[in-house]
Amino acid sequence: MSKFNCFANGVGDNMIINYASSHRNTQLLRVEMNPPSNFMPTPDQDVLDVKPLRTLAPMFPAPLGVNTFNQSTTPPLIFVTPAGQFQEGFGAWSNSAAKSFFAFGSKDACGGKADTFDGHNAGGGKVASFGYMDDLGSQNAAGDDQDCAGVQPAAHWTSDMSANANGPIDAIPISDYRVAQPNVISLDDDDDDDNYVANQTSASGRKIKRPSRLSGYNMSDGLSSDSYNSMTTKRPKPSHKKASVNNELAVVPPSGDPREIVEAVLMTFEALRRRHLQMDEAQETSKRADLKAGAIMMASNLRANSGKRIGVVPGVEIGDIFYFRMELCVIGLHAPSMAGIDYMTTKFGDEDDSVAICIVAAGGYENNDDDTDVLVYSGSGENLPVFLVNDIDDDKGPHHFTYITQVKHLKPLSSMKPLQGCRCLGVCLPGDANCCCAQHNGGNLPYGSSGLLVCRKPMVYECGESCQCSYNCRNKVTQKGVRIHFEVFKTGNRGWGLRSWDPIRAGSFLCEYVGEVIDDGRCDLNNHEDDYMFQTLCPGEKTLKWNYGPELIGEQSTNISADTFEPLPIKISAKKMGNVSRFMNHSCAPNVFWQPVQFDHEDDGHPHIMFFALKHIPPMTELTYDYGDIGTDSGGVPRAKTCLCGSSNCRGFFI
Ligand SMILES: C[S@@+](CC[C@H](N)C(=O)[O-])C[C@H]1O[C@@H](n2cnc3c(N)ncnc32)[C@H](O)[C@@H]1O
Repeated sequence: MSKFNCFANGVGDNMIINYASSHRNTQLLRVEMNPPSNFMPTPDQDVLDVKPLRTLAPMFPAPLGVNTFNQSTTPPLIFVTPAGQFQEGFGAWSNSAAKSFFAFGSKDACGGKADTFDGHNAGGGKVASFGYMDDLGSQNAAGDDQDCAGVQPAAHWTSDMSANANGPIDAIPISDYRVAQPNVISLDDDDDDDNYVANQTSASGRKIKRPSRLSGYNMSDGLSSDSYNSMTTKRPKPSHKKASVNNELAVVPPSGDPREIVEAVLMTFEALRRRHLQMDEAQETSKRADLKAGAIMMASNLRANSGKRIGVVPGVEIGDIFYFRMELCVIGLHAPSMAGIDYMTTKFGDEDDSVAICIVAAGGYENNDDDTDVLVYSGSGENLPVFLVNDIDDDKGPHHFTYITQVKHLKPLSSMKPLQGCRCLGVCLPGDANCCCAQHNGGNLPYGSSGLLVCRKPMVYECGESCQCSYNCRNKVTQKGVRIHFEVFKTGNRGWGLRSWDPIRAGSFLCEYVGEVIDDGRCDLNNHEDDYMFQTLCPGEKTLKWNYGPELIGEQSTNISADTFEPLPIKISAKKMGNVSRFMNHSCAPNVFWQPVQFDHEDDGHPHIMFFALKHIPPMTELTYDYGDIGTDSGGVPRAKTCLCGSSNCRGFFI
């Protein structure tokens, strides 16, 4: 009996392969499900003698807040095969070829060595067992499944099979191994000695506060509203909604057989998608016909297997192929349209805990065991490894620091009150005058439908905890964390630097500057002891003018100039603790800029400092931002370091 379904999606999100029940022997599937903090630190400081990987699979980082699994209207082939591993791209990066950076000594509880390619066993190699696969293959029970017996014509195609049709659940709750995970979630927010600022917990059985990105799911329903809400298309017209009560609009499955239902759902989805594509092409637009079709199917309740279950998904067979993530959604195979792990809550004794039920492995998280029978998966969300490469000299790595993923406030903020929340149901819609978050941003949502920042502003207000909108709201971008495969590399003359394996689109979110927030209101600008101090000093014009030129389209100019620029009181030191951002060097011709972003509190003097791409950035290009200009001292001497950025317009110094 298959206890969960697994798809490997390789080549930069371009391919999905199903591992589920691919063999006839009983097999243990091992899964490591990490919570979604950015980079997972491990305690060891191994700096590895690795070379940069030049064979990059072109991939735009998935914009956040929407399902951008594939931006093009011609989708990649997604197929289900028992074959196992993906062939190229990230999936092809062998464990031995390169090792991850992770590192920089956090005191985690696991004591594990970061000896894997992508952190699968950063928790000391512990993985969770979610169940055994079926001797007879995953589909053997499908036809007998009584839970699907209620399958009826279109209006009632959905079925709820939250119970396991194949007997008792043989699954291990996540809390059983969470103790070994370094970046786990906890309610404990205090400032103890632990190096992780990320919340932590133990496996004591204490109820775990889920990270917000996970809690966005509707856990009780296989096809949650979030799946629907993640679509960026307009909501289907009311006439579509009648489909569920008007079977003329849909293909009625000829019987209650789960296989026929799944096929009918997929056929209807595909027909709708083709038609939308046809209409889009006639209008020379390319508007994700798959998402439109999916939205209509969901709104019309034309779907199969709406309830979550552990094990067989009735009507789905090994060898089935899919071209779109939405197909997985509408047949109840994998509800989240973006996240890698679909999971449900189930009882373990008196406790509720999460169990992975379906995995779309994104390819960036290699099956470390190189074994098609075993999947060690750590890739739901942005728990990406960071690579460390030195092509230049014998330097084994940067000085020790503690890897953290959230800023650490040394003093309490003046207002920890959450921002006022919007009442948008589902997602915030552009142009909605009733959305207070849009109003807070000057009337428009700051991000486009693909998660790209529209223009630089004094402050961006994202939707936060007190908003009623869902996890997939487009106004939640930076808080979802990093989606880019970073590499820390040795530069020729500026120490270590940062670059990305992925091409990055202008306006994409890269990462947050995290470290210790120093709020003494004073900062000695002549004190260069802390090379890792971030301050909001006035950057050059290129950064200041990252705007669309409102005056060009008859709008009032919102440009900030060097004269009107006002620094914020926030200062962040990443000397002792930080993340990849601390490796971004200065350039007078930068390709990255910082942007203050608020989403969790009201203190505008202490926003999050988020980095965005100033322009399209090819893979392996050094990522740099403008540290800012503090001019000269009274004697005319630049109060700064000599700049070695090498750009033609180099100012010669930087802070
Ligand atoms: C935030 S750290 C950047 C990471 C640093 N390169 C490292 O090896 O850890 C800032 C320091 O990097 C070096 N640096 C950054 N940009 C530079 C530039 N344009 N020219 C010369 N040195 C630079 C300076 O030593 C600076 O104080």
